[in-house]
Amino acid sequence: MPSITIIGPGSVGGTVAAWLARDKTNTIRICARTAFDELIVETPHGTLTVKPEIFTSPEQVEATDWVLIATKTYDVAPTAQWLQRLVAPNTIVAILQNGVEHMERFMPYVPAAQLLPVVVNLPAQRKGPGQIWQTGNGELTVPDTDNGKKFVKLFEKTQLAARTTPDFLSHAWAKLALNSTGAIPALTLQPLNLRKHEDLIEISRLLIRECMAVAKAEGANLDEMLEDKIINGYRDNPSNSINSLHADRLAGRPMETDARNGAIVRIGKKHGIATPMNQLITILLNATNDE
Ligand SMILES: NC(=O)C1=CN([C@@H]2O[C@H](COP(=O)(O)OP(=O)(O)OC[C@H]3O[C@@H](n4cnc5c(N)ncnc54)[C@H](OP(=O)(O)O)[C@@H]3O)[C@@H](O)[C@H]2O)C=CC1
Ligand SMILES: CC(C)(CO)C(=O)C(=O)O
Repeated sequence: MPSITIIGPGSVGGTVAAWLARDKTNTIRICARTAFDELIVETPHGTLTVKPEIFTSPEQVEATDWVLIATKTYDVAPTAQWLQRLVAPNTIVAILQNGVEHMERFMPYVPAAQLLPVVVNLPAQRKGPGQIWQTGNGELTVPDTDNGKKFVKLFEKTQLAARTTPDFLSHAWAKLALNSTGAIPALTLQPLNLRKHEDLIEISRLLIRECMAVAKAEGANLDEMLEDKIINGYRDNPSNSINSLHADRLAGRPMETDARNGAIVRIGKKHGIATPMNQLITILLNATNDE
């Protein structure tokens, strides 16, 4: 009967919370910035409607078995305020975020042994507080450790595919390579469909190649076909698909530029690898903050 507390009930956090709430042996609590009454998630498997306990202030919460962090990477400091109250010595803190720096982000607040990084492949968009659209099937990948295995077990009764990998590093970098191209729609404000936008293929390829070079220097072992797989995935991208960076820009929120294209540039510099296309994209994304 685990108690599971989700911080950040947005696209990913709300979807995950709604799936986990279907198992009545779970106690689901939500830490939200914006309150709502009911969580309604449209999924490829039907609509989930749940009424979890919702808290809006860290003073209201107490220690829990699991914390699932699903806030944006630029919201680490306010997220950490919840952690002070939620984390006991046995609590496992899973970080459901993009990028490759999950651990670095939260090590100042929680002992590393209690942190579990998660690669999230779960396309979802929020329509309003507590109202979410899971646009495709979801996958959550964690390191093959004791805590990773326990995390997979939490999702046994859901339609989200949770699995462990012996090579989390490579998995996280492969996801970052995909996410590196997500910057293009955030700049053009149009979903990336490479059948329609042939001229963007070369830019997408350069972003991915630079990311793969940095990944290799970090010790990741990526599929040689990854670049083509990502490009082919974008050929028939639906016109209503909005990635989370694009969604942030449309909503006038900050963007995860530093954790995504910015990380490729920063980590590339550490290895003496030039990443001019990711650097250009980072500068352009940062410049949109002046809008
Ligand atoms: N959306 C997607 O398809 C995917 C996203 N990801 C990654 O998952 C992570 C989460 O993204 P996503 O779900 O899209 O983000 P969203 O912006 O949809 O949701 C973030 C949620 O966090 C809440 N929040 C912000 N600050 C706090 C706080 N201090 N306390 C409690 N809640 C807070 C926001 O509240 P408020 O409602 O007030 O804004 C919002 O509900 C990101 O790293 C993203 O890159 C990965 C794969 C797919
Ligand atoms: C790849 C995608 C679009 C969904 O998993 C994503 O990671 C995001 O929206 O940030």
